[in-house]
Amino acid sequence: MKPPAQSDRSADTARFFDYDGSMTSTPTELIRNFSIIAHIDHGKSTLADRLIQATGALTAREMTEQVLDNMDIEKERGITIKAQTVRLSYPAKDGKTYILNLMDTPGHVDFAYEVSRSLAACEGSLLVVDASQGVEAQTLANVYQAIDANHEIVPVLNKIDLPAAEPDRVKQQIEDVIGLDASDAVEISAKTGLNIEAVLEALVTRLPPPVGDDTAPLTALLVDSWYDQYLGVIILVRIKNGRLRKGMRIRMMSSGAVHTVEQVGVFAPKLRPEPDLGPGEIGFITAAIKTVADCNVGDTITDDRHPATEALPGFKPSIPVVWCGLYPVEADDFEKLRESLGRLRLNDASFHYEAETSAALGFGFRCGFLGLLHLEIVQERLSREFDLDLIATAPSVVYRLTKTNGETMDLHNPADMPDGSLIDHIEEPWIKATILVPDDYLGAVLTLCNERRGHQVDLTYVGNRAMAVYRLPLNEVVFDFYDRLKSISRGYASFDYQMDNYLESDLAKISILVNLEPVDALSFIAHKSVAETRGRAICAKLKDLIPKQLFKIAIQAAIGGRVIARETISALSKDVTAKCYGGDISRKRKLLDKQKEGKKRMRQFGKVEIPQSAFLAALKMDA
Ligand SMILES: Nc1nc2c(ncn2[C@@H]2O[C@H](COP(=O)(O)OP(=O)(O)OP(=O)(O)O)[C@@H](O)[C@H]2O)c(=O)[nH]1
Repeated sequence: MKPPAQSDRSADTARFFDYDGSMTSTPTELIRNFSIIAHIDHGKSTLADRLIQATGALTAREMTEQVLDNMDIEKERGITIKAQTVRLSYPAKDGKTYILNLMDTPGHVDFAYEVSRSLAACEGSLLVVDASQGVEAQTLANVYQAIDANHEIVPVLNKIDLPAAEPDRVKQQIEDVIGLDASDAVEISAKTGLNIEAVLEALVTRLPPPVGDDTAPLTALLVDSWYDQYLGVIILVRIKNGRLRKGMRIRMMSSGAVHTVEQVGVFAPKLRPEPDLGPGEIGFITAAIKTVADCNVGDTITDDRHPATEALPGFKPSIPVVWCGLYPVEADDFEKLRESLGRLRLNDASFHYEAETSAALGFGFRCGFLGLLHLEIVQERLSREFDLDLIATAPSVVYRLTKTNGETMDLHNPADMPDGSLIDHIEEPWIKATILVPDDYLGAVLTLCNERRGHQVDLTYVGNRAMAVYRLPLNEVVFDFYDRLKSISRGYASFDYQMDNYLESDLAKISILVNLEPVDALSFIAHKSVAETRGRAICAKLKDLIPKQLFKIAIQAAIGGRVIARETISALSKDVTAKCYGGDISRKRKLLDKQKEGKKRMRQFGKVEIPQSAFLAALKMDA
């Protein structure tokens, strides 16, 4: 049967016929869009795998563990970074077959932004809580986001196979702390597959279907976009009203850019082409889009010929809170780095970058991140996926500076700090942190918060766990706070934060001088009360990391002209092959090759070479 021409398609036929006349779309009553939200490690990805398996979207052979965590780094670190989506088909007990669109979300505090985007594309959430752990800081943070997004929430207690599981206690906790009715929470083991069917039934019976008007002009939310090496830019969309078809001319409402849709499809979980997507559906399109600027996450896509008058609400822009410089080890790699950052940004809308130059490191980029884990992940992706050797400068939060002439500036880079005589005052960003911790470790946690200049706002109890709310300077948190918290609580403390406000503070820029030359990339800003300790710590670290040379090297930390810490690396005459007297030429060559390899990762400062590890060490300072 020939498809009806576009103009004589009534609303009803449009819904059920494709270009080749076959039935395509699902009525909205048979669609359920949901996210899985949870604290890190409570089992979201494992549950997603089970749902995929139970609905037969992948055969047992195709099923690799944690299908949705498809980046290598995600698999290795066992965490979810990018929100992923997958369409499942489920024949329910009521005899109807439902389309379930699952959006997996990351749980780490740095990736809250991805969570909010996934939530905006769905009507409901599965709230996964580990029945042996109970409610944690990100359980709360995520569930509040879901409530804000007007989601229907189905509590799921996971890991009930564990002997330590206490489903009744955790149900009570969900009711007491979150105020959510947990009486019919689904008790499951994502690991063994126990009760997965009950989760699928709960999705169908307890979540509302999407609402949308098939006859209205197209409005589709641009949820995410990324670059695929074969298909180019792929856009993830959620259709609100109207229909998105192959061959259609679409317009991005914020930029006005117009493109022709080349492919339409869904993730099942592999890419599967579809002729169109209707109201309530989640899928992807490609449209030969080359420029990153055309794909603003949160934008509304409409039909160029019959455009909608009003855009969808969109998302709050993400604000990077930590900045650092990224420089290529080989200056020739600058263009490659620029291109790679462009592609990465397309994959990760919360990542920001702009070109900058450093006296020490040459041409590079100032990059903004949502947190330190985000920074580490981006760095790792750049070196793995794009094969780039990079030097990262010490991370810095954004300070607000008021000069004596009344001008204000946002300071992203300590190297740009004006001379002290020109500064009237500096403000630093503060956060409000929520920490949940078993009583036994509370003392250590409070000490850590106090050491980091924290002010206690609240201290209450959630069952046998303390919930401490602190205001802390972000500067004290971005470096190693999370790692320290985990180690002093043996991994039991959980942590979440929101940005709070800016407050004036007694801060100083600490410059690091190697062989009397300032290395701008190592300079950092710290509160005056800790400046000396940190200066000393970094000098000591550099002493271990910078290889000895034929002359003595002084390493100094200074505030203005005043040296606050100093270390000296003694001189050494070293021929790496000296030990190999005798004729073993292959061994000598190996040593020389090894030395050459090491040199590639060094930067020359005056007469001194500083290894990349020294710059990275600045990230990990605990003082
Ligand atoms: N015993 C038991 N272990 C489980 C169960 N579900 C998940 N796990 C384990 O818990 C760990 C964390 O599971 P994930 O699915 O990666 O957790 P996640 O919430 O997706 O974590 P992120 O992706 O990092 O946010 C893994 O080691 C799983 O094997 C369960 O039902 N029982």
